[in-house]
Amino acid sequence: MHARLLRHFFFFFFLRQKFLKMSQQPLLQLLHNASLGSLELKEPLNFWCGARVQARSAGNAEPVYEPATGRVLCDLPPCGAEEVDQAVRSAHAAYLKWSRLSGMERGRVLLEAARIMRERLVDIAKVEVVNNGKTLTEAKGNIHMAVQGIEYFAGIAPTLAGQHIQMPGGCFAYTRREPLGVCVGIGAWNFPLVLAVMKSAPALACGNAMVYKPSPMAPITAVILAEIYKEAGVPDGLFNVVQGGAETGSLLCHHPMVAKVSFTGSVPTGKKVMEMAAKGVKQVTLELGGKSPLIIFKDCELENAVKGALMANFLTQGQVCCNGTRVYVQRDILPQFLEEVVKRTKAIAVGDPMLDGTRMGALISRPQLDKVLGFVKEAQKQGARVLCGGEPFVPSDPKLKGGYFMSPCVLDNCRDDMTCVKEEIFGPVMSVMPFDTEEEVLQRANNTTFGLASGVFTRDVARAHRVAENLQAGTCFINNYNTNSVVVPFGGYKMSGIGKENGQAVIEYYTQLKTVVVEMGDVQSLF
Ligand SMILES: NC(=O)c1ccc[n+]([C@@H]2O[C@H](COP(=O)([O-])OP(=O)(O)OC[C@H]3O[C@@H](n4cnc5c(N)ncnc54)[C@H](O)[C@@H]3O)[C@@H](O)[C@H]2O)c1
Repeated sequence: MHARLLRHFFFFFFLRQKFLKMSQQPLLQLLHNASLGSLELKEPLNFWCGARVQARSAGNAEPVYEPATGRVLCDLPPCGAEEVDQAVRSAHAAYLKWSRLSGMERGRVLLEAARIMRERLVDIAKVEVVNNGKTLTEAKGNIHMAVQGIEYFAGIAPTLAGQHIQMPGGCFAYTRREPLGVCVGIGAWNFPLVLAVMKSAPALACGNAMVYKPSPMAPITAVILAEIYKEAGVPDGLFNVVQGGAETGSLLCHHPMVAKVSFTGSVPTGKKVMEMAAKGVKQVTLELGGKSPLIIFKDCELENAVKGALMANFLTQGQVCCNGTRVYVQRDILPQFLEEVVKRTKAIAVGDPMLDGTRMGALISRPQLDKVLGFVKEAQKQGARVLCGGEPFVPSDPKLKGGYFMSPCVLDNCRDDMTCVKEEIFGPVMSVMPFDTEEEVLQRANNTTFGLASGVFTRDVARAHRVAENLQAGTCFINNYNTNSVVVPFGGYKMSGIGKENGQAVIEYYTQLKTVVVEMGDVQSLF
């Protein structure tokens, strides 16, 4: 009897251990070799206190789609007040430990996270393709950028320092660059992992903790990032992921233990986030939408300008915030420009995003596809001419028949007052307009409430810098477009946002300066 009980005990002990191992297995291993049409997501996508956590209520779960097939990947229940509170408290507890480490120690852990991510780059990229619909070629580039981002901020961490300031009478002051505490990151769906990294890596490097809410449309890779940070050695709770939409986001913005909100998304949501943060006098960074101008002068190197216009419009199916979607071409070269741009746009291989040769995958969702096609129809009604594309696209592979594909579109005959020129389309639609003079085009380019990015193609060096100076936008690309990098600051002017991400500038947005004033003599009191 005794021996049998013992055998049972060992059997159940063995099963339990096996189960524990399975549930601690990184999500990425379960997703290994993710491919279209087969990925099943059973693991919870929330992460706090150093572990994945199932949301309490599955009642109001929303489906998450695979854009290239239209298949449901999983149903995602949103986190409620109690769960948000747990995640924020877990972040706060970790912050108390992490903020005491030196920059060198924090940097070492982040470097390890970058190493792990680099090792799994292709697997993570495949998951991004499944969840976002962008091509594997682009996704690999995105994950590479994320790795670089972590490495860059790992390097910045040990350099954080205050200042020594001499004062009269031998007195002096010094400043300490201190973390803010628990920061919230809220992201959009177009660059799911990159956005999570561009918020969390500088936040963590500066000694903060973060609770991150990805877009409910692309929720998977943020939790992979959480597991990588944990594996690299960050304290449990330092980086947390809560899933959900507007309601979960608003709970985060209102939480009294949150010191800062860094938001990436549309202008209307950004305004709401700013309002909510204002109630708690919390700092905000807002990375919002755009309708950026790309100005092509007749003295440009035309082939580069054409390539630049394509890069400015068609990456990630045109769903890029800083895209140069208002393309102003000097009248003399308009015919040649259009001929070349249309030829190359027609040659873009649309279809299976996992294939090496594909250059355009699927849009994020059915409503987004319908919205973009609607913009093309509206443009035609208002007098624009479709030179190519702008139609739904059905790939020949039966697996992809339910995917959200469209052919990339070039619109001619556009005017500044058309909807397609004024509003952010967020799809593969380029609007082309002629101009005559530098003065005129600058006035037209700046006549918008957005101010995220801009671009200019010219061989005239003085003109290039003059135009860059006069464009009201946070970034100006000269003789190229969308050449963003983790080492240069990025952020919008006007309604495109507040604050900067990337580059050294971001340190200002994840730290606060404390001044310490030191008396070396006696107190001279007036009383
Ligand atoms: N400037 C940048 O760096 C940048 C980068 C990527 C995308 N974008 C912009 O993002 C937009 C597309 O993304 P989207 O459709 O996900 O934007 P969105 O504004 O609809 O949503 C962004 C995020 O905010 C959350 N959210 C929605 N309502 C909220 C609320 N009331 N309170 C708190 N959070 C809330 C969403 O769940 C999502 O996580 C475009 O306008 C694009 O230009 C900007």
